[in-house]
Amino acid sequence: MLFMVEMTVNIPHDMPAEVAADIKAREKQYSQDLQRAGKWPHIWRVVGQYRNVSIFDVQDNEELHNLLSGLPLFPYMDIQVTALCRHPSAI
Ligand SMILES: O=C(O)CC1=CCC(=O)O1
Repeated sequence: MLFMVEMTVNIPHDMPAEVAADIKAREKQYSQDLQRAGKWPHIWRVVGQYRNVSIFDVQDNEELHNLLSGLPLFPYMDIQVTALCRHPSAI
């Protein structure tokens, strides 16, 4: 199942820089592991915002929920999920 996931990151301004850097490094590793596994085939930065648009390819809603809730930045994100299916005009 394909999902479009929009993640907006809101790191608290009073978070120490080294704590934020550690979370971001773990987020990058987590994301790249899922990209290599084919679960997260697209991640795009939304220009001018601390926000991404991603495509996830997972078995079901539960797998997506588990992957998203495991993101190191999850406590600092607003996440919107949109289920996708193939467009009839797609070639
Ligand atoms: O920077 C972001 O958009 C948040 C994020 C998700 C995966 C990653 O590496 O960073």
